[in-house]
Amino acid sequence: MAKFFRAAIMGPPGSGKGTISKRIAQSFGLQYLSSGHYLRESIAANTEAGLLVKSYVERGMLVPDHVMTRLMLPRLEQLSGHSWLLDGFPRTLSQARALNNLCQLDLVISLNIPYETLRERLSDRWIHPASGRVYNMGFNPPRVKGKDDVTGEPLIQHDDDKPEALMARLRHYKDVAKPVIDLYKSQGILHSFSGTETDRIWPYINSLLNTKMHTQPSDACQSQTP
Ligand SMILES: Nc1nc2c(ncn2[C@@H]2O[C@H](COP(=O)(O)OP(=O)(O)O)[C@@H](O)[C@H]2O)c(=O)[nH]1
Ligand SMILES: Nc1ncnc2c1ncn2[C@@H]1O[C@H](COP(=O)(O)OP(=O)(O)O)[C@@H](O)[C@H]1O
Repeated sequence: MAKFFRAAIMGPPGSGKGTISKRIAQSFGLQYLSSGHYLRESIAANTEAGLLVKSYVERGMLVPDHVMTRLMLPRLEQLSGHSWLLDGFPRTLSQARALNNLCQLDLVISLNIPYETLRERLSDRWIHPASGRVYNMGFNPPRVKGKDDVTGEPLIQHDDDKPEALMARLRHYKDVAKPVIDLYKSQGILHSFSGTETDRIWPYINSLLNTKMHTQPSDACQSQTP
């Protein structure tokens, strides 16, 4: 039977989950699923569900667990025959349990980044909304200020990266992530990385994945739907 590898990346807003996930997906060929991306897609669709999601995201609050699991789990079921990397899900213990019922993760990466670093990065984060491409005016600036490298379209800042929402998001992250991190620690699959620079953390993550992906792949996830 073919073997697959399933990983998740956790960390507060601005810790570099998206940046590192992109490198992992490129280097190791995993399918990349970002909860933030799917939420923004749902907001942009302007449906009733999207408006509900927007009301939470705008206030820097977590979207309710049942909304998140309904958004993410069907996508994972469709990928049961693939290796994948989850960014931003699960964020709560309830989400982690729902995921566990579908699929056992092989590896969880947790990023510990000092608060001041997060604040500086997010105040400088600019996004191309249509593609989700992320820039930072110091770390990876666009070629032309304020414009996306590929399309030339204008870049924007997320409302939830603005200082009012940011403080609430960081405070909330710590409380909610602790039991999830403890769960994965108890399963022996948690790997934590600390630092202020993605480029210094990346070689360690790269070498961890090189080892794990070649020694610990698992069978396909079980679909829960009949
Ligand atoms: N200055 C600096 N910025 C970084 C570094 N790593 C990521 N960033 C930027 O910090 C912001 C947050 O990173 P992102 O990957 O979006 O974090 P996420 O919220 O955890 O997904 C983005 O603008 C990145 O381009 C780094 O090592 N140094
Ligand atoms: N798993 C999740 N559970 C609840 N809310 C979520 C989840 N993932 C994302 N969100 C919501 O979407 C917002 C943006 O998430 P994301 O793009 O992952 O950014 P960041 O890592 O910078 O917080 C979060 O602040 C939160 O409101």
